[in-house]
Amino acid sequence: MAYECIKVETRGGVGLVTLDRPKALNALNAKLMAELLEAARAFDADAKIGAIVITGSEKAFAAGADIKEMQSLDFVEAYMGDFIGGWDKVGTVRKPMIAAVAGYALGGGCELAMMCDFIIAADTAKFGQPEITLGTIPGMGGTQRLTRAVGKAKAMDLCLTGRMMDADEAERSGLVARVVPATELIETAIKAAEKIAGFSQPSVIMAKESVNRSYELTLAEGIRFERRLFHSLFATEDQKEGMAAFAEKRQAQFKNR
Ligand SMILES: CC(C)(O)CC(=O)SCCNC(=O)CCNC(=O)[C@H](O)C(C)(C)COP(=O)(O)OP(=O)(O)OC[C@H]1O[C@@H](n2cnc3c(N)ncnc32)[C@H](O)[C@@H]1OP(=O)(O)O
Repeated sequence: MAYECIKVETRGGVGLVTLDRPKALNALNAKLMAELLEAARAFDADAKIGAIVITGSEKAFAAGADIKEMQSLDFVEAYMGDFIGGWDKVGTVRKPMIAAVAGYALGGGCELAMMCDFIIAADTAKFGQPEITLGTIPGMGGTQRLTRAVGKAKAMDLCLTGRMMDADEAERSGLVARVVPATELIETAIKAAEKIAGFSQPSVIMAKESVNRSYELTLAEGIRFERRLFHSLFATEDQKEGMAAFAEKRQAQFKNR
């Protein structure tokens, strides 16, 4: 499949998508987001792929939605055309997605990174929701996901002042899982994705689903949901294999069954 705004490759059991609009610092537009969704869905449907990494360039993961393309929209066009309405479907991919972020992850770029299951950041990464400086607000989940990730105080600070935070502050705040030197970013993200891809896919997907449910359910409902999934995994061959391998002191050979 030929793409214009992204590059797609596989590394073993890992699907790697690189955003590729360098002249616009990977600013997000309808074409790029449609391509990204198509590539992510193709990996999701590919039994050989166990995890997905989304990355950008050294200078920018993505500097937000394309301001030049949206600046002339009026309300009726934005509302009736459901502008950016489908962009958060990236968050519906079932296999784990890691955002490997170097440079700017601003506006929609930060929101895209937050749609992934976790973020590994280069020490050069800068995160922010600068929409307020453009006379608007985040529209791809920034006020919601950022608040859940870093808490109200820091989310308000970032959304109301439009300031950026660096990788260390992002890690301290809970937005980022790990910070690594920029030269090690892709290798680290691929390694983490390979590790995930080596586990049993049903348990990986259930673990992701269960963590995500914690955003929507009460604690009691969430624990009940988790327990049902946990019980259901005893019906898989991979649970038998994983536990037998532990008892026999050998590496498990999962079949995703
Ligand atoms: C999704 C929603 C709903 O949440 C909305 C949004 O995402 S709104 C967008 C939020 N993002 C921003 O406001 C960031 C805008 N960009 C910048 O502030 C700066 O470009 C920078 C701080 C990221 C980098 O600055 P600098 O190193 O000085 O590079 P520039 O010369 O500014 O940029 C290079 C080149 O890229 C173009 N560019 C950058 N960001 C965008 C963008 N979001 N949309 C469109 N184009 C963008 C920039 O215009 C330059 O291009 P040329 O003018 O040289 O052709």
